[in-house]
Amino acid sequence: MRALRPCSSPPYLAPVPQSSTSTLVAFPRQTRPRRRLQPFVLASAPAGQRGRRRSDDDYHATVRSLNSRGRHKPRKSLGQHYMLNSSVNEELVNVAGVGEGDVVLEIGPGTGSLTNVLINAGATVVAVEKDPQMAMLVQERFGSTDRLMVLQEDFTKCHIHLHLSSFLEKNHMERTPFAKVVSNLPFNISTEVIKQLLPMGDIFSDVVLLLQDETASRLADCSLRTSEYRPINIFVNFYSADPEYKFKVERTNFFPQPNVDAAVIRFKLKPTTEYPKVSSRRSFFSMVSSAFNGKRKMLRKSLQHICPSGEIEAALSSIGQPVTARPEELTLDDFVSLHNLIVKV
Ligand SMILES: C[S@@+](CC[C@H](N)C(=O)[O-])C[C@H]1O[C@@H](n2cnc3c(N)ncnc32)[C@H](O)[C@@H]1O
Repeated sequence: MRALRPCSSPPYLAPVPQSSTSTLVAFPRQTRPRRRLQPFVLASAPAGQRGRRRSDDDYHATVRSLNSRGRHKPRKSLGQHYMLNSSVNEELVNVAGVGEGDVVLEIGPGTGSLTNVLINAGATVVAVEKDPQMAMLVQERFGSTDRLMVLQEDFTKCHIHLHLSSFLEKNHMERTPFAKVVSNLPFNISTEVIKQLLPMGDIFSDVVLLLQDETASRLADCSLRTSEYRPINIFVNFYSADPEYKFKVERTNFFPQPNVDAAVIRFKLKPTTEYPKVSSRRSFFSMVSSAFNGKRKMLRKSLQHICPSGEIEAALSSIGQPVTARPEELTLDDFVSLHNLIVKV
C-alpha cells in the first residue's frame, strides 16, 4: 500500500475583498513562496503509464480554472475538493485499466483534471456534474473533442442506467458492451453512489473511486465477528468480487484541503449471471437489514417477524450455524442460504 504525498506547500490562494465579484484570487507575485512548486512524481511510473503523455493539470491549472471567469469559491455542500496532483489522476486511470475505446462514467468532473487524463488515455467520457458552473467549465475546456458528453445533473437523481445503456447501444456496443466508472467523488454522496452503481453489473465492469479513507477501508476490509461488519459489506460482496483498497491519498493533495485523508478503491462488478441466487433481492436485503438492526440480538429473535423462531433455529442448524447465531457470524453465502430457507416469496 502506498501513500501519495503532496506536490506542494499550502496553496497561496486568498479570499478577495468583499467588493470583488470573484471569490478566489492568487496572492500578488512578491508574496508567493520563493520555492518553485514541483509536481509530485511517483518513484517509478506504473507499467501502463510509461511513455504516456503526462497531464498538464496540476496545482496551477486548478487555480487558473477556478479563477477563470469569476468562478465561485469551492462549495462545501458539493464536496468540492479539487485534485491538485496529476499523478493521483493518472494512478486512478491506471487502476481502472482505461484504454483506447473505453467508455467511462465520471461523477463530478469539476475542473476536468481527471477528465483530461481519461480522454488522453483514449476513453470516451460521460461526465455528470451537479454544479452548473463547473459543468459549463468542463464543457468549454473540452469543447473541441467529441469524446466527452457532459450531463448537468445531480447524480443521485439522474437515470444513469438509462443514459449509459442507450449511450453504449448507440455508440460503442460492438467495441465494448461494458463501461467503467472512474471518479473523485464528493465524500458526502459516496455511499449513495456505491448503492446505485454496484447493482449495475449489466453495464459496468469496473468501478474505481477516490473516497474518504475510512470509508474505503471499511468497504474493502470487513471481517466476520467485528463491529465493522455491516449490511453494506454484504451488499458489496453480493454485487462485486473482492473490493480492493489500492492506495491512500493524503488530504494535502486537494484544494481546499478536506479534514480527512482519502483512498482509492476498486470494485470488479459481477456480471448479473453471477449474482447469488435469491428469490427476491428486495426481500434478501430487507432480511439482512433486519438481522443487523438488533446487532446484539440472536437471529432467531431479530427475524421473528419473518417466521417462528423454531423454524429459524432449524434453518441455522441446517447451514451449519449454532441456533444462537448473531448476524456478524454469517457470511454472504450463509445469509443467502438462510433467506432461501425462511423467506417464502
Ligand atoms: C471532490 S470534487 C472532484 C472534482 C474533480 N473530479 C477533481 O478530481 O478535481 C467533486 C465534484 O463533484 C461535483 N458534485 C457534487 N455533488 C454532485 C452530485 N450530486 N452529482 C454530480 N456531481 C456532484 C462537485 O461539484 C465537484 O465538481
